[in-house]
Amino acid sequence: MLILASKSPRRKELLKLIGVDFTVEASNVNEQGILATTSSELAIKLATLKGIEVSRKNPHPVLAADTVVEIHGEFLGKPQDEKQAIEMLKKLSGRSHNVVTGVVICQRGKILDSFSELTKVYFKELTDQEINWYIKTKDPFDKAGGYGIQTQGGIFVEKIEGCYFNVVGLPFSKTANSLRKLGLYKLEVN
Ligand SMILES: Cc1cn([C@H]2C[C@H](O)[C@@H](COP(=O)(O)OP(=O)(O)OP(=O)(O)O)O2)c(=O)[nH]c1=O
Repeated sequence: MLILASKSPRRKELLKLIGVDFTVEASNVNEQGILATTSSELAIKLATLKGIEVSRKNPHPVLAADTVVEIHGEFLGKPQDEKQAIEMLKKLSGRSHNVVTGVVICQRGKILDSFSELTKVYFKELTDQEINWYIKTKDPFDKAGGYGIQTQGGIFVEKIEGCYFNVVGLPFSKTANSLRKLGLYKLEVN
């Protein structure tokens, strides 16, 4: 049985959609202060920290992921407060940015597979009124970059290039392919 090392309700829903049997055991690692030169390296490093921690406590294979937003070389995680959320949304306004999710599948402290996926997201120009409204919805605070494409934040998104599910937290096709390659998922109709 696979373990999903995540507290994200979105990752749980997406893994369910793939049709894999799994249980959830979130990790408690501190994601602050991890250095990396690329968003892919950062996302995979953070996913590895989460996955390895859970896999040391349990013999089953573990899947962990991390999503980062990168705009012109700057990495954005989740905003800690309103001020940070406003700053992030102002940075994203009227420009494109990359959303990168790193995924790691590991077992007993060893990595079985790891990969990342990049989606380019184009934001419309945001007014102060839109930013203030969005902050009041509380939607930004559990999401990298301070917005959710799948919730009210989606009205700021003009277009994307790449996998939609990757922005929500799990690259769908790549994850399913990796799980199949490792023999952790079969194409079955129940
Ligand atoms: C950009 C964007 C991010 N997100 C989410 C995906 C991730 O859940 C979150 C980034 O934080 P993560 O640290 O990747 O994940 P998490 O803290 O939610 O869950 P865990 O570490 O336990 O696995 O931002 C959206 O839901 N929609 C979006 O449009």
